[in-house]
Amino acid sequence: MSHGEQRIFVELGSRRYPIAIGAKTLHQLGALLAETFANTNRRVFIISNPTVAQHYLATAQASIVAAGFNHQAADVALMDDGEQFKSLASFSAIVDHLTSQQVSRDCIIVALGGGVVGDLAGFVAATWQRGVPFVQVPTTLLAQVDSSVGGKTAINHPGGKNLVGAFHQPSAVLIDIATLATLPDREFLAGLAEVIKYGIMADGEFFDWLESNLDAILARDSAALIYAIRRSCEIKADVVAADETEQGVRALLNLGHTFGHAIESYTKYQSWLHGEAVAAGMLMASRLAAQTGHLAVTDCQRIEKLLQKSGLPLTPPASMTADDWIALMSRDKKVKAGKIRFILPTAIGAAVIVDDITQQQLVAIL
Ligand SMILES: NC(=O)c1ccc[n+]([C@@H]2O[C@H](COP(=O)([O-])OP(=O)(O)OC[C@H]3O[C@@H](n4cnc5c(N)ncnc54)[C@H](O)[C@@H]3O)[C@@H](O)[C@H]2O)c1
Ligand SMILES: O=C(O)C(=O)C[C@@H](O)[C@H](O)[C@H](O)COP(=O)(O)O
Ligand SMILES: [Zn+2]
Repeated sequence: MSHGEQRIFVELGSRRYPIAIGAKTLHQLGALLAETFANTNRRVFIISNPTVAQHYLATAQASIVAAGFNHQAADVALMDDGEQFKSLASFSAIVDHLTSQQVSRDCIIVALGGGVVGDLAGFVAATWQRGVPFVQVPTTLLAQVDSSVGGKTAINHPGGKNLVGAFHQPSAVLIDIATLATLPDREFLAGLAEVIKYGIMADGEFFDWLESNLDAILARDSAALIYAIRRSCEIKADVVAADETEQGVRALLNLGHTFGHAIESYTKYQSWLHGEAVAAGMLMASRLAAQTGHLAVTDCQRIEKLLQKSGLPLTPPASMTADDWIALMSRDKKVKAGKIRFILPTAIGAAVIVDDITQQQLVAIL
């Protein structure tokens, strides 16, 4: 473990894996791989995108080579940058690359980037030769607090978000908060939305802490960031360990996503960032909860205030009609027996899955 690095674990029995969190930890990537995979005589293949690669690829590669792994310049595939490229076409292009480079089943895939790279690279790892190990090196706040942990991998389909995917856990997650130095503010705020999600759905004290420390977080103070990332990862790790494949409690991590994914699909993944759509979706879910008596109005107001102070967009596209909403939300993966299921907060720090929202109640908040 490097100086100042903190570790938590996702407890999945024999598939237990570490989340290493620190500053300048990217230099330790090779060492973490060596520790994770006993045999360094393996080929390491990196999936990233040009935006991330220009800043961090060389450091990642140098560290992997220094640790003794087999890695050449051609063992890198860069996908196009953007949510619209979390697609079958990008997946196919990367598989073509793996084929042309004759990458065998004993390879290790490294996902270096934000949630888009991580979700797609994870899906490649889940399916390449029926599954190879992979390591997540998340470089956005959103990926560090959420997408790199828990093994949900996916690509989008024009018919809906993350419609094609697999559960495939990483073998390790390496978080380097120094990579956030180059992250644009808008992307940073999108990640903050998922941090706030954990406070609302699971930990009222963490929500209090976020209210009190919002300025430090927005100033990207290292200590505040490390704490926010660590607490987010702890909450997610606990939920994933309890319900890896979302048979029950894991659905609570979807707070704000029923509405949020509808916004993303409606806008064709082009104008709203995932975290922004989740922020607007969390406010809608909170209002629905308050209106249906699940949540105190004062708690709903606190949620709205924190989201607003963070500077996240909270008003969905005005052109979305109730029919648009219902059609898009009907494709949500939480739908059961034809019923849309919503995650509603019941207090600051608790949430439930609800499947008896009436059309009238829904239309009232849409
Ligand atoms: N698997 C999961 O559990 C899970 C959880 C949450 C979100 N997601 C998915 O994650 C995706 C969103 O991820 P995201 O918010 O990280 O978006 P992203 O991956 O598109 O990254 C945002 C932007 O930041 C750039 N970038 C990344 N790291 C950078 C850095 N250090 N410096 C400068 N630029 C950098 C990227 O190139 C991109 O332009 C969505 O597809 C969402 O569905 C998945
Ligand atoms: O890990 C989970 O479980 C989540 O729901 C985390 C979400 O933040 C994430 O956006 C996830 O990809 C959504 O999954 P989906 O099953 O609704 O597509
Ligand atoms: Zn999300």
